[in-house]
Amino acid sequence: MPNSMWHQCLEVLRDEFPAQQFNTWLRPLQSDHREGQLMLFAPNRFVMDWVNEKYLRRIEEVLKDLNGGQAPRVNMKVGSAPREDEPVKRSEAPAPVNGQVHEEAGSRVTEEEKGVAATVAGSPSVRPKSGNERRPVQVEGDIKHQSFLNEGFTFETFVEGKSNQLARAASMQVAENPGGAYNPLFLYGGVGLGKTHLMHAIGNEIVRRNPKAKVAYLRSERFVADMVKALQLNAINEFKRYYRSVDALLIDDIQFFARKERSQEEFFHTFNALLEGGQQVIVTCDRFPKEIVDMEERLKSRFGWGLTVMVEPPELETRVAILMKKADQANVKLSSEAAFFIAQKIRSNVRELEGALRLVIANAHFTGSEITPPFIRESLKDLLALHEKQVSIDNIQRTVAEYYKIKVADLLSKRRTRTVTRPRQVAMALSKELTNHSLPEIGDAFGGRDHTTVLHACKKIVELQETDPGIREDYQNFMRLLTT
Ligand SMILES: Nc1ncnc2c1ncn2[C@@H]1O[C@H](COP(=O)(O)OP(=O)(O)OP(=O)(O)O)[C@@H](O)[C@H]1O
Repeated sequence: MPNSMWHQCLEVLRDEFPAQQFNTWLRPLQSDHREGQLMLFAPNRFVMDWVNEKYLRRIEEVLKDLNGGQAPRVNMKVGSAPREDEPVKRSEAPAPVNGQVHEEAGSRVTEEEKGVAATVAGSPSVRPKSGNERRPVQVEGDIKHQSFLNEGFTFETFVEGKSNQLARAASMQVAENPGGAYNPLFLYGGVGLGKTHLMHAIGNEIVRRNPKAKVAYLRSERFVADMVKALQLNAINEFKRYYRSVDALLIDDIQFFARKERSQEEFFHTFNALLEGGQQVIVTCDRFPKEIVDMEERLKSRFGWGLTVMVEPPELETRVAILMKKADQANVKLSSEAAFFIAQKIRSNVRELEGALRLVIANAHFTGSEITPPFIRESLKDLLALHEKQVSIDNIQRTVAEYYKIKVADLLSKRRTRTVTRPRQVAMALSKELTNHSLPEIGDAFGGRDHTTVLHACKKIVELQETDPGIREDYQNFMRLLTT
């Protein structure tokens, strides 16, 4: 049974389980096939036990089907599959321990990294050297001990729903046991869905439990900017020492590391040093690790060593609960009818939902009115008109995914199964027809695809509308849903 059978098995399982479950438990498994036995490697004990308990029977059934009815022997262990085909690279040597200098050959600061250093606002976090004297890196602003953790972002203020249940549970466990089983914790999902909130909640909880804990939170651009400055000022050792001395390192929006080679290199070593030291690493990103473009493979695979959890867009009930909570925090009485009304209108993400509520509350204060659906409609008139008028690629992707009962992430992924490719082509064709975006822009918005793929999709959908009444009906439905 070749290793490719495991990949076929994964394809089958991917269609059977919700994306979040699949990405959390099954996708990180690596396989190795020897002498009629399939060895599955899990990134940690927790994942191994969970898979053993919940999925192993199904895995064996699928493999049996794929293997002509013959049941294979499947074993599991913690670790990663041996890679016979590739010699160990120098850059994959064990990481240095805390504070030690480990310069890597060939890791240059790119022009983009310099650009980030120049544009990240705020106080300089590395002080210049005076004469020959070496100054320590002055950690000011957001990388100072706990300083930039938003105290309002806690577990108490985070509303739990189906869409974020797993992410919240995993975050809570990390907060209770930093550096323990889930290291690193990789939280991913679309914009404004609560990843940063959860990350801060973990940091706040770690500090609440242990006030001496050193927690560093920063957006990835800040890491890049600090590193470039440290390099320019010959203070890279202090930079390394600082980041390797924290109890928990929280890096937000890691996708901004793309194309910043030197930063990736530096982060990779920091990351390894922290994991080895039993210190916690938490990372957020707008997509699944494997789907980050222009990011080193070894870094992406490291991200998968701990626990990878998706935060999904909240469903209606959760949106209502969030609105009620936010209104409560603002000491405003919001009827459930009013909350439902807003939640039905604003579906994009929690940040927009909050913005709409703020607007309604401000208007109510200003006019002394009660918050009723007609009042909300009037207050949000401009916002809703904009929403209705603007057909964005984002909106098309959400509508198409919802219609075909798949995830937006599937549309953006590299999956090629029919259940995903056809909706993806439909969504691409709609994007061409209903927005002003160019083919390359549309390709980009669908997980970095080439413009020829978009062109092919558009042609295919025109063709299918002639020959397939089902597709024709779907397409007409979408046009109605998106434009009226
Ligand atoms: N489940 C939730 N309960 C309460 N508030 C939430 C929830 N989810 C998101 N929010 C709020 O929505 C806003 C946006 O969330 P956040 O900044 O964490 O999003 P994000 O996923 O990190 O987005 P981005 O990728 O743009 O950084 C915040 O004010 C946050 O408090």
